[in-house]
Amino acid sequence: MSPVAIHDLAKMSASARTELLERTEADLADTIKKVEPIIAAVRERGDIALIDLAARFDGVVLDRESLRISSDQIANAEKELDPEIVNAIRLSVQQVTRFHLAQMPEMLWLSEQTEGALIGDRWTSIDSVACYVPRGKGFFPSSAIMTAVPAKVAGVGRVVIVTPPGPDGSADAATRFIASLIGVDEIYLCGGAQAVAAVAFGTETVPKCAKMVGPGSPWVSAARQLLSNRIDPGSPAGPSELLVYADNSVPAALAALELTVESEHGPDSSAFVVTADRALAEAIAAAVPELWSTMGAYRADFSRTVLGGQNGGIVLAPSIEAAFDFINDYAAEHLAVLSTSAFELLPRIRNAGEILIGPHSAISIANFVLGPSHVLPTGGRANTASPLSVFDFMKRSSIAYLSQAAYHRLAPAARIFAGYEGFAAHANSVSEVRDRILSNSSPSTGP
Ligand SMILES: NC(=O)c1ccc[n+]([C@@H]2O[C@H](COP(=O)([O-])OP(=O)(O)OC[C@H]3O[C@@H](n4cnc5c(N)ncnc54)[C@H](O)[C@@H]3O)[C@@H](O)[C@H]2O)c1
Ligand SMILES: N[C@H](CO)Cc1c[nH]c[nH+]1
Ligand SMILES: [Zn+2]
Repeated sequence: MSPVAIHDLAKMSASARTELLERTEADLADTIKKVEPIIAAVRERGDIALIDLAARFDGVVLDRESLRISSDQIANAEKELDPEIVNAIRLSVQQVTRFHLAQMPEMLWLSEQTEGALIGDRWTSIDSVACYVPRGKGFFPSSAIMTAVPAKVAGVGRVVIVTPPGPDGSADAATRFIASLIGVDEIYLCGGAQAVAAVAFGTETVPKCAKMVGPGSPWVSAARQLLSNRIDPGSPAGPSELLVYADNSVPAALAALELTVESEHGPDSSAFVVTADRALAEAIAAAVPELWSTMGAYRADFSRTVLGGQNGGIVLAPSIEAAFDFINDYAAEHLAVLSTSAFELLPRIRNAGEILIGPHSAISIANFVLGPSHVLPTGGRANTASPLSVFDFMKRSSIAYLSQAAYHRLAPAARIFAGYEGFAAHANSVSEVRDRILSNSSPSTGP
């Protein structure tokens, strides 16, 4: 038997199919219990708790001063890096900036939808945001780009990075270099639930922020859930997950290659190929073990766990329709469509954070350098949520200006509504009382 699981939908009960759609992050109840004391400690003891928790969970001795990365460590980070990663970072920052600049909405629009009434929207950026850059099972400088660049493009006044300290008691050099490149001068060394609590309450060193964005482990997700009344917790982005749709117009080896990509993050990730072709399913399963042998034991073990179990492998569908029903019910973070007719298949897809079409649209290019943020909704939330974008860092206000004539045309209906709902002050404000006040004052100005 192949060590890659083949889940045959035709032989599966409805409840087994539902279980296959479940993610590891679905139930955070236990983690929530464990993070409660962490949150309380940070709230009560601030920096001292962050220092204690860094020693306990990250094995690193920090002091108050080293909780914030020095400006020298940010400014000089490039010197610690090989030129090839420096160039890759520069390319990524350029692409991600360009994409998010193109995504920016018109900051103000007004239209005269009824004579004399100008109505529209105005966008303004949020004041402050904390970008969480994970560092547990690997480190993720790319996540610094994918969060802080759209924040900067959207015009957020204060963009800070929070990240667990590495074994050397610092943030990795690439994250520090990225900060210098995009103009972020605050990096704080705290991770997990304690980082969420730090930016939700503020400590002596870490500033309280209006919002937190970025991917993270269950510790981070649980704390965000618990503190959602203290800080806007942003869209949750938990363990990476991937669906690959494949048909026999592409080589099985290509589907196998892409399947392994997100399966290597950790045992809690999810990665499936969905296909309606049994021979292809078996060929893909057979091609994976050779790829494991190229990955190194640490990552290959994660991939084996994911692809051999309930959170990964091949989903064999009885028809193309059933394959896309599964894909839409799953609502994956990343979806790769490997088919020479990928564009024709696009209308069948409703739910996915990211849809990568055709054999050259590699998941890794999208993860690192393409332009859209790799921070995407996980846990099936792609059925209602969208990728992280400039819109996560801005909010809209409705704007309206009424001429005197437009006021008089609309006031009677407003007065009737107010009366029906029983709001006397609302009714007064659009009655002759207003006319009297205005007739005794100088005329208002306006466009
Ligand atoms: N969806 C996305 O856009 C996206 C992007 C990149 C990464 N990811 C995912 O983000 C996750 C990152 O997780 P990670 O673990 O690598 O890094 P992390 O930084 O989120 O978690 C590490 C931190 O967790 C805390 N921690 C560890 N053990 C603990 C314990 N026993 N009790 C309390 N706290 C503890 C520590 O503070 C540690 O610093 C992965 O699942 C990865 O797949 C998602
Ligand atoms: N796949 C992650 C988002 O789900 C992004 C990433 C960064 N590094 C490796 N992968
Ligand atoms: Zn990844």
